[in-house]
Amino acid sequence: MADLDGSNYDYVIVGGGVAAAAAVDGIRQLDDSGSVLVLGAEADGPVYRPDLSKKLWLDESSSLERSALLDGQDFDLRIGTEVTSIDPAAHTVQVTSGATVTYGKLLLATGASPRTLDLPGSDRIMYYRNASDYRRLRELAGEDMPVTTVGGGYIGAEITSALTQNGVRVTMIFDEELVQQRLFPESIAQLVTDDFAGHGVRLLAGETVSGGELADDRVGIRVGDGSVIEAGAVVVGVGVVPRVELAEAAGITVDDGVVVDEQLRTSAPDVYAAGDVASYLDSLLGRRRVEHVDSAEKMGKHAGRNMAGADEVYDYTPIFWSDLFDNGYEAVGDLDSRLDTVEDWNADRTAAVVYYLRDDVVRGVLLWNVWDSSDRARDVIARSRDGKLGRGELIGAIPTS
Ligand SMILES: Cc1cc2nc3c(=O)[nH]c(=O)nc-3n(C[C@H](O)[C@H](O)[C@H](O)COP(=O)(O)OP(=O)(O)OC[C@H]3O[C@@H](n4cnc5c(N)ncnc54)[C@H](O)[C@@H]3O)c2cc1C
Ligand SMILES: NC(=O)c1ccc[n+]([C@@H]2O[C@H](COP(=O)([O-])OP(=O)(O)OC[C@H]3O[C@@H](n4cnc5c(N)ncnc54)[C@H](O)[C@@H]3O)[C@@H](O)[C@H]2O)c1
Repeated sequence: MADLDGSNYDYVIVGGGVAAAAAVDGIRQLDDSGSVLVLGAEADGPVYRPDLSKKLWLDESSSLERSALLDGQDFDLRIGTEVTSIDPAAHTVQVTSGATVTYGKLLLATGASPRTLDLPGSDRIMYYRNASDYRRLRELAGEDMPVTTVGGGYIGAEITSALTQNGVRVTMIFDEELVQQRLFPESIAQLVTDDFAGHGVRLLAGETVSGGELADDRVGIRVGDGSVIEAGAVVVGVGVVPRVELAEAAGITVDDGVVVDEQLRTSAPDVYAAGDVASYLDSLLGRRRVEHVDSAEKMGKHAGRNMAGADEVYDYTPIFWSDLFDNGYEAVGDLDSRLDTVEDWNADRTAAVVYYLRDDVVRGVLLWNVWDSSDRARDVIARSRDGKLGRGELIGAIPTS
C-alpha cells in the first residue's frame, strides 16, 4: 500500500477491533465502491475476542486464523498504526508517523484499554486483551507451568476456567469473597466459586495485590499478608477504561464514553462512534455504555450503514454471555449484584432466571443455564418499564426449562 500521508478515503475507521470489522461490513452493505481505511494500533487485524478466552482453549478445531474477522471484504487495513489526533473541522486524522489522512466519514471504534496494577513490566504479565496475549499465554502456560490470574470478573473467571480445562494449575487472586460477585447474586456466585474449587482452582478470595517480583522464568505476585504466589505467567483482568482521549482532545462530547445520538453520530459532523467506547441511547434502558461483543458488532454494523447514508435509528438492546466449566448463561441489561434481585430456579436448581431491579423496575435479566430466551428477557424489561409487569409477576415470566 502506498504511503498514507496525503491520502483521502471516503471512510476512515479508527481502531481495528470488533466494532471496526462490523462497520466495514455495514458500509459494504450499502456502498460497494467507496474507499475504506481501517487504522489499528494492534499488531494484528480484527479478531473475535471472545475466542481468546474460550474457544481457542477448548475447541481443537479452532485457530487464531479462524477467529480473524473481515475475510473477503474490500478495504485497506493498516495495523500497528496508532491515530494520534483527529481534526473534525479539517476532516483529517494523524497517525504516529506524522502522516495525515483526509476522510469523508470517520468512525471512532477505539474500544477500551485494560486497567493496570502496580506490577513490574514483564512479558510474563498480561493484561489480557489481544491475539498477542493469547499467543504468549499459549507459549507459557502448561501442565508444568502454573499460572496466576488476578481479578474475579470476566477475564479472571474465563481464563481460569479455560486453563484449568487444559490441565494448567491456576491460582486465582481476587478482591471479593466470591468469583463474579459483582455480577451474580450470592447464590450463583457461591455456586460458581464452589465449582472452581471443585475443579482444583486455588482461590485466594478477598485479597488485593500489593506488588510483584520477577525471577528467571517465574513471576511472584505479592498479596496482602506479604506472601508471594509464584507462577510462570500472570493474567490480569481488573477491568477496562474506554479509550476516549482522541475524542476529548478533538472537543467531541464525552461522558462515561463518547456520546452518540440515535444514529450513532458524535457531536462532531461526520464523526460516528461504536462499541466499548460509545455512550449510546438504549431504547429499553436509556443512555449507557456496554463492554460486550454483541453490542460492538451490532453498533459497528449500524454505524457503518449510517455512514454510508442509511440514516437509521439504532434501537437494539444487546445480549452477552459466558461459559464457565459446565455452566453457561446469557444476559440482557444491567447485571449488577448491588441491585435488588428476584431469583426463579427450576426444580432441581440447575437453571435459573434472575431479575435485577431498580425501584421495582427490571433493569437486567440473567438466564443461568437457560437458553433461547433473550427476546423474552427484553420483553420483560419493556413491560416492567411500562408498568405492565409487576415485581410479584416475575416468577414464571420466563420459563427456566
Ligand atoms: C479475552 C476477551 C474475551 C471476551 N469475551 C467476550 C464474550 O464472551 N462475550 C462478550 O459479550 N464480550 C466479550 N469480550 C468483550 C468484547 O470483546 C468487547 O466488548 C469488544 O471487543 C469491543 O469491541 P470494540 O471494537 O469496541 O473494541 P476492541 O475490540 O477492543 O477494539 C478496539 C481497537 O482499537 C484500537 N485502538 C484504540 N485506540 C486506537 C488509536 N488511537 N489508533 C488506532 N487504533 C486504536 C485498539 O488497539 C483495538 O484494536 C471479551 C473481551 C476480551 C478481551
Ligand atoms: N463474557 C464476556 O462478556 C466477557 C468476557 C471477557 C471479557 N469481557 C470484557 O472484557 C473487559 C475486561 O474484563 P475484566 O474481567 O478485566 O473486567 P471486569 O470488570 O469483569 O472485572 C474486574 C474485576 O477486577 C477486580 N478488581 C478491580 N479492581 C481491582 C484491583 N485494584 N485489584 C484487584 N482486583 C481488582 C474485581 O474482582 C472485578 O471483579 C470487560 O469490558 C468485560 O466486559 C467480557
